Amino acid sequence: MDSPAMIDTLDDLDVEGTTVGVRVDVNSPIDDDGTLADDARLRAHVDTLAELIERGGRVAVLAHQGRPGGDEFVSLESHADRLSELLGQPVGYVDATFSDAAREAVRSLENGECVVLENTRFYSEEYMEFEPERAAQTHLVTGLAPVLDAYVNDAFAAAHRSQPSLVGFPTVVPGYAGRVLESELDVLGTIEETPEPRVYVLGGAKVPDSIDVAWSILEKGLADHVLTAGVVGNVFLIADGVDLGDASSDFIYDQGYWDEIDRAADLLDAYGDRIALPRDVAVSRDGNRHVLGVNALPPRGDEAAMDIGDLTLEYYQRILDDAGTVILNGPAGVFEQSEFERGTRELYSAATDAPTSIVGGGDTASALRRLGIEGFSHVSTGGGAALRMLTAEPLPAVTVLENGHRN
Ligand SMILES: Nc1ncnc2c1ncn2[C@@H]1O[C@H](COP(=O)(O)OP(=O)(O)OP(=O)(O)O)[C@@H](O)[C@H]1O
Ligand SMILES: O=C(O)[C@H](O)COP(=O)(O)O
Repeated sequence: MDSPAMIDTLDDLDVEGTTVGVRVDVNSPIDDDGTLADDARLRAHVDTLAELIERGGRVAVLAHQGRPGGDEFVSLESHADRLSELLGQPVGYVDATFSDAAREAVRSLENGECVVLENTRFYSEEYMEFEPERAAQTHLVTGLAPVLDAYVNDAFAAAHRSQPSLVGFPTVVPGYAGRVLESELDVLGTIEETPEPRVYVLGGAKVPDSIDVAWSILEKGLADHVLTAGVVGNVFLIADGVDLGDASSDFIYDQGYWDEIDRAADLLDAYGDRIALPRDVAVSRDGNRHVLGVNALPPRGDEAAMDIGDLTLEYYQRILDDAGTVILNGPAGVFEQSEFERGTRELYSAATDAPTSIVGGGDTASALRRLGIEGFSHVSTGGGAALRMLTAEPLPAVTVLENGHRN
């Protein structure tokens, strides 16, 4: 990957009086009432936003929240309220992203003022991936770019997505890295120098991303072991011929991940000796955690595999004990429910003993806080983005900043 030194940063931007579109990643867990459940990702961007405000910028914040159709696909109004508290000054909010109302809200900013625009993914083009030139022609970019003098990307956690708000704006407006992006690139750009053996722990629910990453790190010889957990582990178990029962299978099908089972099977064929699968799983039985070895599966009809069990933890712990570097993304189970937090708690705690331990992800960070786990060498704001970077592959939103805008 090219050196991050090739990217302009806030040090290169003359901020006073400049209208700056700042892309942040505040994609966060959401409560049942549709408001923010955790503000860690907002806190991460406070330095960048405060610096731009203090230096007299006129700041328009761009961000996505959730995925279309998902429970966490909500407005950014409560994010704006929380940002206002974190920044210690009023932060505006407008329920538009590139319309007249949005342009007007941005044009009326005074030096040192900040407004949050609406969830970029409320517009279908933003949930598609494009080449930068094509992304620059989307309604979002052509609508908003005329009122921006500069674009700052601080959204490291979304930098693996080639979506309009990430690659379109810096194609037509001078682009700069914010402080979060800058420091993540500094820390994560050196994966090939970290101590071996390297163990990757792939948990959580974003199965296609995890399988992409697994292919890449196994093919390139970056990973000595890949430990699977969470929904990712469940998909690998099914790919290995284990009958996880209807509830887990239906969940995977409903998420649109059924085809991933074949991809996981191909990976097992090619690199099975380096991929570790759960040896037992926890289900909910009579309201309690109940652990079943894979030989005792399938569970009863409505029981889904919600966590890894003790045999798996012992097995994974042995591998982690010898690791030089551990890289983790995605909880090992549904840690939001107390009976299923154990896998995440124990696996992640064990990883902190490695000489180098790197962890990332939105829900992962919230799990670490909830479970009180500390001691990692680096906690990244990015999950999928950190993993992609740790495959030593370019991130589209970074490449476009390196290439510079069209004159
Ligand atoms: N066995 C399981 N069944 C269902 N959901 C699970 C299971 N294990 C973990 N999860 C869920 O996975 C979700 C988090 O996965 P996700 O891949 O989004 O992690 P993340 O840390 O947010 O990464 P990223 O930042 O890349 O999104 C949690 O909400 C958790 O409940
Ligand atoms: O949480 C993340 O990993 C980023 O915000 C990207 O979200 P996405 O996986 O929905 O694109």
